[in-house]
Amino acid sequence: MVRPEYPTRRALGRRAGLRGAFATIAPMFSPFAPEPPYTHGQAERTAVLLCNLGTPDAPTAPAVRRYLAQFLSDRRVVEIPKLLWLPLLHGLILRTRPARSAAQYASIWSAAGSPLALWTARQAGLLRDDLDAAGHRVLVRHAMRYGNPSIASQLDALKAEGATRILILPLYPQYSATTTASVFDAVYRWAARIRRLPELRFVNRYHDHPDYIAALAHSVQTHWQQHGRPEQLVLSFHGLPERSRQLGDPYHCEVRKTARLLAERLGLGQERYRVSFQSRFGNARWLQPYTRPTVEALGQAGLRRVDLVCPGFTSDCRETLEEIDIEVRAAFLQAGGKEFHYIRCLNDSPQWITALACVARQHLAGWPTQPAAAAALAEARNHALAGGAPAGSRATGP
Ligand SMILES: C=CC1=C(C)c2cc3[nH]c(cc4nc(cc5[nH]c(cc1n2)c(C)c5CCC(=O)O)C(CCC(=O)O)=C4C)c(C)c3C=C
Ligand SMILES: [Fe+2]
Ligand SMILES: [Fe+2]
Repeated sequence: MVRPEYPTRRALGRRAGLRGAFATIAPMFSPFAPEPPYTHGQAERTAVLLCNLGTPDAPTAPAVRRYLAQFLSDRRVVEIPKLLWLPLLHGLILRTRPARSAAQYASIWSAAGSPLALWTARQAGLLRDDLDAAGHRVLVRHAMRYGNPSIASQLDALKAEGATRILILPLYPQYSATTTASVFDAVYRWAARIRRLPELRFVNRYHDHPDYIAALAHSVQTHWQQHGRPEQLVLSFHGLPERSRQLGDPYHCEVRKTARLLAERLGLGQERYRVSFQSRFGNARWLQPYTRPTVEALGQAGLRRVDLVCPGFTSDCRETLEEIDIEVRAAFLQAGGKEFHYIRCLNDSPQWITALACVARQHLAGWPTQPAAAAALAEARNHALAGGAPAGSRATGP
C-alpha cells in the first residue's frame, strides 16, 4: 500500500517562506520597472513631452566630454561601424574636442545656464499655459536626447503623475534620422521596460506648418521693421552628411520646402535670399553650400549688409550664438562686409508658442485633454463593460 505523503507543518512553513522570499526578490529579476498595484477607475491623463537635442551640464571640458561621449556614440548620429568609430572617438575626439568646445560654450553661457536648456524649459511652460488657456488640461514636460533631463527620466515622471497618453513632440521642425528618429529610439528603449504602457504618439515633422512659417516670417519682419532690410537674407540650417541624403534622409528636402515657404511669405525673390548649411563635423562631405564660405563670398562680392536667420533651430544655442553670431559675423566683416545681423531663433516668441500649440492640438486629436472629458470617457467605458449597469458601479471592481 502506498501511503499518501502529506507535507508536514514545518515543510509547509518552509515552502511559504520560500514563496515569500521569492515574491520579495522576483521584481529584482523582472526586466520591467516596478509599478504600483493596479486599481480600477484611475483617471486618464494626457501629456506632451517636448524633446530637444541636449547640451552639456556646464561649460567645462569634463561636462562637454560626458555630453559628447553620449551624443557621438549614437549610431543615428555617426553611422560608421562601432569597431572603427569608437577607437577614434575615445582615442582622439574626446581627448581634444571637449576643451575647445567648452571654451565656445563658456562664451554664450548665461548665469542661469545653457541657452538651449533655458529656452526649451521656457517653451514647455509657455506651451502648457497656452493649452491651458484654451481649456486643455495637459501635462507638459521637456526632455533632452543627450544630457539632462533625459527622455527616460521625464517619461518616468509623467507616468508617476498619471499620464496614460503621451505625445512626443521633437523640437525639430524638419525630420532627420539623426535627430527626430534618435528621439524616438530613446522613447522606444524606455517603453521596452514598462509594464503598463501609456498610449504613445509621435510628431515626425512640421517643416511646412503654416503657423511655424508665420512665426518665422514674423520674427524676420519685426527685425526689418526695426533695422531696415539687407541686400541678402541667408537661411542657415544645421548640416548633415551628404551620405544621409543619398541613403534616403528627407531632411534636405524638408529644409528646402521651409525655405521656399518662408521666402514666399516674406515676398522675397530668389535673388534676395539663399539657403546654406552650418555646423559641419568631421571631414566627410556634408550638405552644401556651407554657411561660412557662403557668407564670406557675399562679403568679398561687395555686399554691405547680410542678415542671417536659422529657421531649423527653434532655440538659440551654441550653434547659433557662437558659431553664427560670433564666428560667421567675424568672417563676413573680415571679408569686406559692413553689417551683419543675426536674427534670433523663435525661442519664446508668442507666435512660435501658438504654432507649437497648434501642432500639439492637431496630434492630440481624439485624446481627452480636459479632466471632465477624461472622467466622462472612463465612465462610459465602465458602463459599457458592466453591460449597461449604472456608471460607477464597477469603478473599483474587477
Ligand atoms: C556628428 C554629427 C552631427 C550631426 C549629424 C548633427 C545633426 C544635427 N544637430 C542638430 C542640432 C544641434 N546640434 C548641436 C550641437 C552639436 N552637433 C554636433 C554634431 C552633429 N550634429 C556636435 C558635435 C555638437 C556639439 C557642439 C560642439 O561640440 O561643437 C546643437 C547645440 C547644442 C548646444 O548645447 O548648444 C544643436 C541644437 C540638428 C538639427 C541636426 C540635424 C538635422
Ligand atoms: Fe548637431
Ligand atoms: Fe524635394
